[in-house]
Amino acid sequence: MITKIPPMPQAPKNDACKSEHKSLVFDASVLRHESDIPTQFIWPDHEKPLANTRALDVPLVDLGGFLSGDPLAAAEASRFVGEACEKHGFFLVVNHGVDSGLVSDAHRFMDLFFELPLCEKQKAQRKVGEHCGYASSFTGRFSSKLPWKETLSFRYSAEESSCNIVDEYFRNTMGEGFSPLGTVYQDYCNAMSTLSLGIMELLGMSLGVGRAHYKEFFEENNSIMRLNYYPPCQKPDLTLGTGPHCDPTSLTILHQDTVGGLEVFVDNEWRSISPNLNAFVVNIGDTFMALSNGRYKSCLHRAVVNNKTPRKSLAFFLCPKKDKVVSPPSELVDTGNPRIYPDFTWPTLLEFTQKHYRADMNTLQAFSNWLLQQKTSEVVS
Ligand SMILES: C=C1C[C@]23C[C@@]1(O)CC[C@H]2[C@]1(C)CCC[C@@](C)(C(=O)O)[C@H]1[C@@H]3C(=O)O
Ligand SMILES: O=C(O)CCC(=O)C(=O)O
Ligand SMILES: [Fe+2]
Repeated sequence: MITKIPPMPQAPKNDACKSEHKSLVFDASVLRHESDIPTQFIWPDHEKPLANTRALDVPLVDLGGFLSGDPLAAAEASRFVGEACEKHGFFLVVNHGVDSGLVSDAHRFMDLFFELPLCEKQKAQRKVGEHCGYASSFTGRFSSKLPWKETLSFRYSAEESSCNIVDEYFRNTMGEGFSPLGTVYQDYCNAMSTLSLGIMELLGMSLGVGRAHYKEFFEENNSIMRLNYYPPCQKPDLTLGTGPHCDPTSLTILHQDTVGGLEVFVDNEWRSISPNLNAFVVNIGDTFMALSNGRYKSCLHRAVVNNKTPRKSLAFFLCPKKDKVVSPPSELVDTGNPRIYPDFTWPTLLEFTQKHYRADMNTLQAFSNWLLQQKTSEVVS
C-alpha cells in the first residue's frame, strides 16, 4: 500500500473542479503530455514491453452455426475451443450474435465518460478494498508498477430481480443525465452474459461433462463489467497499461478498439493480438481453471500503451453467483487426475485480490495456499 507518494503533475486549475488531494492524482489530461514519468509507473526491466512484438495469427471461432442450432457446427466449434483452452486459454469469436451498433455505442460512451474532467469522473470514485467504481491508475492502492490506465468497473447480475442493476448504477452514482450510458451498458452486459452462457455450453461439450453443466452453473451469474481507458504515454517503453496477469474471474470477453495493445504469453513469448472490430477475445480465468480441475489454462496477458492515441477496451468478467461452490465436476477427477485446488466461493477469491494479494500470474496458486493455510490454522486453534 502507498504511504507517501512524491508529487505528481497537478490537474489544471478549474474552479468548478477542486481536488482535495492534488499531489496523489493520476490526471490523464496532464500526464499524457509528460515525458518525465513518475517512478511509480516505471516497470522493472524484465517486465517492460518489448519493441517489435510479433503479432499472433489467431484463427477465429465462427459461432454462427452453433448459435443457429447446427449440431455439427457445435461439435466443430467445441473441439476448436477445447484445443485453444488446453494450450494457452484464449481464442477469438466471430458471428457471435452481438449487435455491432451496441458495441460501437459502448465504445462511444466510454469517450463521453473518460473525457470528463477528473472531478466529474471522481463522482464514481472506487474506494480502497472495493472492486467497483472509477479508478485513475491505482495510486491510492499500490506503491509501484502502477498501470497507465483509468478504469470504470460495475456489477452485473443475470438474476431477474436485478435486471436494471447497471442502469441504476449510472443514474445513482453519476446522475440522471447519465441514464443513456446506463441503458447501453445494461444492454451490453445482457448480451455478454448470453454470449458467455453459449461459450459455457461449448466448454462443457469439449470437456465431456455435457452441454448444460457449466451453463447452469453460470445462469444466474453475478459478473463484473470494466471499461478500460489507456491514455497516451510519452514513454510507452517504460510503462504498462495493465501488467502481466491471469484474470481471477471465470471467463473474460474482451472487445478492443482499433488501436491495439493486448498481448498474450504463448510458447514463452509475448505476442500481440491485432484488433478486429468483428471479434471478441475470450479468455479462461482462474476460477474456470479450478472448475476444469486445471485442464483449461487461465491465460497470461497484459496491455501495452502508446504515445499517440488513447486506447479503449471493454471487459466482461463472468463470475458465479456468490453462493456457488467452485468445484470441478466428478467426471474430471480420478486417481490419475486428483483435485488440484480446494473448493471455494467467488467472493472469497475476489476479497483475496482486493485485500490481500495483487492479482498477477500466480493468483490462483497463492489463493489455494492461503485457503489451505487458513483451514490448517482453524484446526490447530
Ligand atoms: C476481480 C478483478 C480484479 C481485477 C479486476 C477484476 O475484475 C478482474 C481482473 C483483475 C486485474 C485486471 C488483473 C490485473 C491487475 C489488476 C489490479 C488491474 O490491473 O486492474 C486487477 C483488477 C483489480 O482491480 O484488482
Ligand atoms: O485492455 C486490454 O486489452 C486487457 C485488459 C485486461 O486484461 C483486464 O482488464 O483484465
Ligand atoms: Fe485481464
